[in-house]
Amino acid sequence: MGLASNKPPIPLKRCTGLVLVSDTPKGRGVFASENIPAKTIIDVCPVLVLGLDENVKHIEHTSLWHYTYNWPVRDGNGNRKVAQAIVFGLGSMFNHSTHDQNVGWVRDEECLIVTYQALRDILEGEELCISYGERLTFKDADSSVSPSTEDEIDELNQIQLD
Ligand SMILES: C[S@@+](CC[C@H](N)C(=O)[O-])C[C@H]1O[C@@H](n2cnc3c(N)ncnc32)[C@H](O)[C@@H]1O
Repeated sequence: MGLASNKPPIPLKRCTGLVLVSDTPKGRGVFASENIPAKTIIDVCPVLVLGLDENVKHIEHTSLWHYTYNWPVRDGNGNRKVAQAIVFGLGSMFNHSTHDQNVGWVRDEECLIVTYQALRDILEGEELCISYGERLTFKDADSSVSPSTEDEIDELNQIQLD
């Protein structure tokens, strides 16, 4: 099959030994079904960058908003802005851990991909977790501190991955 593009192809990788587990305290999550050595590429995920308006007018009002990542873009005047992006593949399934992330992620703004890599050896049975950043807008299942009011819980049910 010929490659109908002048741009070099982007190698896609996903490591073996991953399972999706339902009904964890964080919802669905990605777990290791075998040991995964440090530095293993876990997944390479294509992204769809949303228009700045599109996000505010539409996506923020849907469940999809809980899955978007911040994505730096330039507006028509060349000013830096933060758009939102949908990350396909496992990028939308990794849960957050504040103290024990074992997967790091890097944006490639030109190729429109995010690459996930093991930060340390991950043992069979462990959940693969990334960092969403510091401004979590949902109740962290790992934390013992509970939000006090219903409004606070509503507010916390929204996340933005940084
Ligand atoms: C990108 S999705 C991750 C996959 C999600 N668990 C699912 O079932 O589709 C982000 C959502 O997962 C949940 N989540 C992720 N990390 C969490 C955590 N540390 N504590 C509680 N919920 C978490 C939150 O509901 C958050 O809005």
